[in-house]
Formats: sequence, structure tokens, C-alpha cells
Amino acid sequence: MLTRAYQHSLRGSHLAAGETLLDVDDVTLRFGGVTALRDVSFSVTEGHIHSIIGPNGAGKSSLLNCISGLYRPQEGQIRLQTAAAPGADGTAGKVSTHQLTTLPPHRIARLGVARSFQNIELFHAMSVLENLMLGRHIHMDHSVLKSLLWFGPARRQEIRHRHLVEEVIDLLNLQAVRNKPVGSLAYGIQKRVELGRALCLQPSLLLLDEPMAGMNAEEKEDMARFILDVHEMASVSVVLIEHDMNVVMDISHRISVLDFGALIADGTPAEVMANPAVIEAYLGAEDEEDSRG
Ligand SMILES: Nc1ncnc2c1ncn2[C@@H]1O[C@H](COP(=O)(O)OP(=O)(O)OP(=O)(O)O)[C@@H](O)[C@H]1O
Repeated sequence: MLTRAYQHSLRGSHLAAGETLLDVDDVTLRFGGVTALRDVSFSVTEGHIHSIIGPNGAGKSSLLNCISGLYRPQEGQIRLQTAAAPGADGTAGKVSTHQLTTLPPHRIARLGVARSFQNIELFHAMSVLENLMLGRHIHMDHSVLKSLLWFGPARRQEIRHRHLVEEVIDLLNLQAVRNKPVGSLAYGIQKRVELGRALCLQPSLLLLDEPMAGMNAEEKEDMARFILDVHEMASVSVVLIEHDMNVVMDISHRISVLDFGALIADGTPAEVMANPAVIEAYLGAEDEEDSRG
């Protein structure tokens, strides 16, 4: 249920809901003798929260790094579909397919693939507002002259970016800390600022790498609610890596399960929960931890 009206769309994608947004096709990634991903294939649907789960070392972060271009798989393809904005008469925009495995990270970011990291990657001495404004850098016109002359188009541009950032602050309930240095904030709030910075990119796909790691139960609940808000109010598609099964089962439309670099299951939460290979992988991981003491 929408309670607030936002002027800017935080969603960068114009694909119709239900279309294939991301297609991971037979991806293999090796580091020397270690195969981090082995023939991994699955698709992410526009409009979904799609979780990637698996025991420690299963290859989840490596997969996210392949999608965002930080790692380049030796085999396979990762395709992102984008659509141009609809025409004035409402006709659907042209759909394009991009091979992410051939693009550097900054080009992938320009296509609207935004991510947060396992460890907080914010500028700690800068305020929340400044960190969020930095999330707009991809959309800013960096002409030196325009930035120096504070009028005309540069001023209008700055105001437009500022409005969008204010909407992200409102959506993520960051008003009370907007001018505080990020380094002075509680861990859970810093993670929320990181989510906000990724959102400021107006993503077509938001990649979240363990956004709730290290949080207490209350902070986790808040974060899950904010991810749902981002999805429901801004209609942003999300790929989420998360260890907390309750959260994953609660908020995901679809789940892909990795174990030792291979995809062992892919389906709805109910399908995945009932899959014997998934139960085996998780019980096996617990047994290993138990035997390690
Ligand atoms: N840069 C790298 N160099 C060498 N090996 C790597 C590198 N990145 C990942 N690996 C290896 O690839 C495998 C998968 O690691 P990855 O971090 O993707 O797993 P994960 O599922 O995200 O684990 P976790 O849940 O513990 O974060 C591991 O064996 C890891 O040691």
C-alpha cells in the first residue's frame, strides 16, 4: 500500500514486470585451482526480490562480483536486459541486451546495476547527505565550468539531484541523521545509508551483499522492512545475498542455492525449502561446524 507520493522514480528499469532482467548462463569462475563457480545458470525476473543463498564459501559473493564486473568468469555469459523509456504515446521502449561479462564495472554501473558490499564502503567523515549525493555521481554532468558557475543548468541539475536524494532519505527514514557524519552512526544505520547510496543511482538492478550481516534481531527486522519498501514503493528489482533463512524465506520471490560453486536448487521459497539437496547442504554445513567445535 503506497502511503507517500514520490516525484522521482527510483527505479531505473523500464522493462515490463515479469520479463527476464538478468540471465546468468553457464558461468564458471576459477581462481587458480579453486573453482568458485561451476556452470551456474539462472534468471532474475523484473520486479522480483531474488535471493542467493548457500553455506560459507559457496560462491555467492563471487557471483555478485561477476554480475557487477569486478570478476570476469572464464566461461559463460551474463546478460542484462534494459528497455528505453516508453514513447509519449505509451508504446514500449526498445529492449536491448548487454553482455556484462565483456564490460568494465563502471559501464555496468551506468546500465543501472548498483550494489552494496559486505563491508561498509562509505566515506565516514562525510555526512549522510553527502554520501547519498555521491551516489548520484553517475547521473551528474561533470563539466568543470558548469560546476564552478553556480547558475543556470548546473544549479537546476543540482536541485534535481537533491530532490531525488531527499526522497531516498524519506523512504529510508534517515531524516534525523541526514547531517551527521556517517562514522558517528550505529552500524545498522550505516548499512541503511549504504542501501540509500545504491538507490540514489536509480538502479535497474540492486545487488545487496549481506545487508544484514552483524546486525541484531531488531536491526535485521528494520532492514528487511526497508528492502521491502524499496521493492514495493520504488519497484526496484533486487538480488540479495543473505544468511538469515527467516528473512530470505519471508521476503524473496525466488531463491537460487549455491553449494561448492554449483547451483543445487532454484525456485520459490517453498520449493527450495522442500528440496532435499538444500536440506543436505545446510545440514552438512552445520555438521562440519559442529565437528570443528
Ligand atoms: N579473489 C579471490 N581469490 C582467490 N579465491 C577467491 C577469491 N574470491 C573468492 N575466492 C574463493 O572462491 C570461493 C567462493 O568464495 P565466495 O566469497 O564467493 O563465497 P561466499 O558464498 O560468498 O562465502 P561467504 O558466505 O563466506 O561470504 C571460496 O573458496 C573463496 O576462497
